[in-house]
Formats: sequence, structure tokens, C-alpha cells
Amino acid sequence: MSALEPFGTRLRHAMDERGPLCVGIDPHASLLSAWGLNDDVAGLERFTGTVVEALAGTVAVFKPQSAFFERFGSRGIAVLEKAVGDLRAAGALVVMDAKRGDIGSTMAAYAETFLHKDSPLFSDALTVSPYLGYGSLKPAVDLARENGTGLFVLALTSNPEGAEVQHAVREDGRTIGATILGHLAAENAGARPLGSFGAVVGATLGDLSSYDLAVNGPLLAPGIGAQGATPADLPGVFGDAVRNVVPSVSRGVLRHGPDVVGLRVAASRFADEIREAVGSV
Ligand SMILES: O=c1ccn([C@@H]2O[C@H](COP(=O)(O)O)[C@@H](O)[C@H]2O)c(=O)[nH]1
Repeated sequence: MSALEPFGTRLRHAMDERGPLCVGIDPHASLLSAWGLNDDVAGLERFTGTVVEALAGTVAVFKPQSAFFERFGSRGIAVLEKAVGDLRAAGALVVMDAKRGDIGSTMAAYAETFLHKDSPLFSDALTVSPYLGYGSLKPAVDLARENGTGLFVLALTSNPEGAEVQHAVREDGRTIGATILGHLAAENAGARPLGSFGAVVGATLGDLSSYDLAVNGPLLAPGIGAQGATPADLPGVFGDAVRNVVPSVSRGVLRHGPDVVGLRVAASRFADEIREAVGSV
């Protein structure tokens, strides 16, 4: 494979061409059942293949949730591998939502799993947890730089429980979330048109004006749809940083399957609402 352009550059182009919507692939057992599928590998395969068939050619970014594939063991991982390959072959970017984080030496192995160009699970970016210390992510940052891939670091997550950690105030007066954002701004310094090191910032969080979201990198924003946030909330949550937001919707789109037209209509409705909301800033 020839060297890839940096993830941030590829993401900016994909957002310009296809819009910023990210569709999450979360094959919950309840969704498999609602689609009339069994909660087994054949059901997983059919579900995932239908999402790819319906949306891979039009949506910019996909975020497979690794947990829903891992729960089927090696055969589930095989379904995930195929989906990643098919999505990328259709011109979409893949953010693997595996939320890895460990001491540096183990982090290097996680990075090789998802961000090394020769890995079967090679993805354009990976979600990672900085809660063993931001510095523990260095092997992933380094490998991402070498391979033209990216990271999305959990900074201010969409779930209410996140606040007890992420809003905690350090001795220097900064919150943990703000500290993570600061590290990302440093990683992305000077990158054009967009850095490759993004933050996960929930769309559910309300006014974040006390946080400096100008990290010169993408802001992956889960929480739209099933968790209650809407595209119209985006400008109020993200302010000027909204142009770098990648709004992510999983169940809000997936519940419209298994009909491929239903999935397309749902994704296109979210894309339109996002365009309207973000265009208004
Ligand atoms: O802060 C976070 C980080 C990640 N997620 C993940 O996004 C999807 C949300 O799914 P919905 O069905 O759209 O609610 C899911 O995979 C989460 O693990 C998040 O929700 N919040």
C-alpha cells in the first residue's frame, strides 16, 4: 500500500465531499432481533453487510463498535475485518471504536492491531482512553503519524458518569478533560487543513464554552439520536469548533433497517439536519 496522507487531511476531504456524518455500526442483540435476525454470527454478518451495502458509498465516516463483534469471538472479528475492508474500498473512512488504553508497551500492540497498515483490522483511526495517563498513548500517536492514521481520545464523553473523572480539577486548576484537550492541541500544532488527533466530546453535554475545543483536530460527537442529542444542539455545544465536529449516530440510523432504503433515508435525514445546523454558525 502506498503511504497514506495524514488522517486529518483525508478526513477533511471526506467531510467536504460527503458531509461530516459518522454512522456507528453497533449490532446490538435487540437490533438484530428487530431486523428479524438471529443473535448469532450469521445475523451479525447479514446486519453488517446490509449497513455497508446501504451506506458505504455516501457516508463519510463509519464507526464500528468493536464490542458487538468481539462478543462473537474470532468469527465476529472476521465479520468486522470484512466490513472494515469493504467500507474503505467504497471510499469511506473507518474509525474503530475499541476505546483501547494501557501502559505504553501494551498500547504499542493495540496500536499495531488497528493502526498498522499491514494489520487485518487496519482502520483509519482508533478511539483510545487516556486514563492511564496521556503519555501512555505515545506509541499509538507515533504509529498513527507513521501510517497516516489518527486517534480519537476520550476527553468529555457523552455519558453522565464521565463527569466525575473528566470534570475533576487538577492542582493547576484545569480539569482532566481540558488537560486532554490541551495535549491534543499540542499534537495538532501546525497541521493543515486539520490535525489527525481528535477528541471524543459528547453532543449531549450542553454548553461547553468553558472548554477550549480549538484543538485543530476533529471532534467526534456521539450522543445524537438514542442518547437524546439532536443535530440542532451542535452549534450550542461546540460553538466555533462545530466546523470540525464529526457527529456520530448509531441506533438512530440502524433502527430504520433492515430495509436499505430506510437506512439511506434515515442517514440522509441526519445529514440534512446536520448541514442545516452547522451551516447556521
Ligand atoms: O462518549 C462516548 C464515546 C463513545 N460512544 C459510543 O458511540 C456509540 C453511540 O451509540 P448510539 O446508539 O448512537 O447511542 C456507541 O458505540 C458508544 O459506545 C458514546 O456513546 N459516547
